[in-house]
Amino acid sequence: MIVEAAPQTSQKRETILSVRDVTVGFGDHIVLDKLNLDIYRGEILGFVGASGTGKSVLMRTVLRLIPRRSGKIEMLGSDYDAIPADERYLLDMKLGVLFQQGALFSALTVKENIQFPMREYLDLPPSLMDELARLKIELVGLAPEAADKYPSELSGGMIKRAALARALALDPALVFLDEPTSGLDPIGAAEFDQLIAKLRDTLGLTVYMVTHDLDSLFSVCDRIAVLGKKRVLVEGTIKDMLDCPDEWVQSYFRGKRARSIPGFGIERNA
Ligand SMILES: Nc1ncnc2c1ncn2[C@@H]1O[C@H](COP(=O)(O)OP(=O)(O)OP(=O)(O)O)[C@@H](O)[C@H]1O
Repeated sequence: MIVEAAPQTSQKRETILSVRDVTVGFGDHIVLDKLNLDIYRGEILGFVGASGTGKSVLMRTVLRLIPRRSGKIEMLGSDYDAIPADERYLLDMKLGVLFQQGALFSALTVKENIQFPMREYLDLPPSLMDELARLKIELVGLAPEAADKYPSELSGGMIKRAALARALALDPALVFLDEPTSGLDPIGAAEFDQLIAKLRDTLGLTVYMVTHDLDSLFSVCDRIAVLGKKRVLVEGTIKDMLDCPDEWVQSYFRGKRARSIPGFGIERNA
């Protein structure tokens, strides 16, 4: 199913994440070399690239889990390295992350998982935290009974939704999703995509999504960035991808798998 992308006009776009000339490496191995990237408020940016090109490294660098060698990263208008600790704390609260496999705490229930960031960042009475967890569970389309279940009692799709609820616990402005539909069957994946699109449309959420899922790229991403040769090779709409002469981009977006997707070739956001 094609979910309509949010309208984007160049005049209105507010940059929410700006990556400038960022270089990251491990020993002699330079993974990202002077990479540039922008994400605009209210969009879903799909991030793709061949295996090992550095998609996870970039996401982790932006989240400051990996140090960069050089370059500048601004999030929500602030350079993290240039602001005082209390402002960093506030900035961290505006980011949500869903790592691959969900990464829920196995010893905690869904409700406790969702409340984990609330306990870390907020000082709220238990009754209010319960109400907030209930709302997040509803928001991601889980049944209320899921609140008291442990991750081991959930299906793969439920784990993704619970992890998304935890990522949304503090009402972030920007969420990072690392291959959110991997491991889901096509129907579960399509439902998850629709949920992400709904959150963009209703909450104005900005989404940075690393994905190998062509369905997600075609159906919900407003823009796509392709990583290769240690940089962003091309960024833009599906039409831009189809028009890009790069060999990998051509084989990925015009290959057999892409052609089997309903709506393939529709010039969206052109
Ligand atoms: N902690 C690390 N130490 C050394 N090298 C690393 C480290 N993390 C990643 N790399 C290397 O960085 C490169 C990019 O890895 P990364 O996991 O970002 O690729 P990817 O594009 O996300 O791949 P995939 O699509 O397969 O998940 C790889 O060569 C990887 O071996």
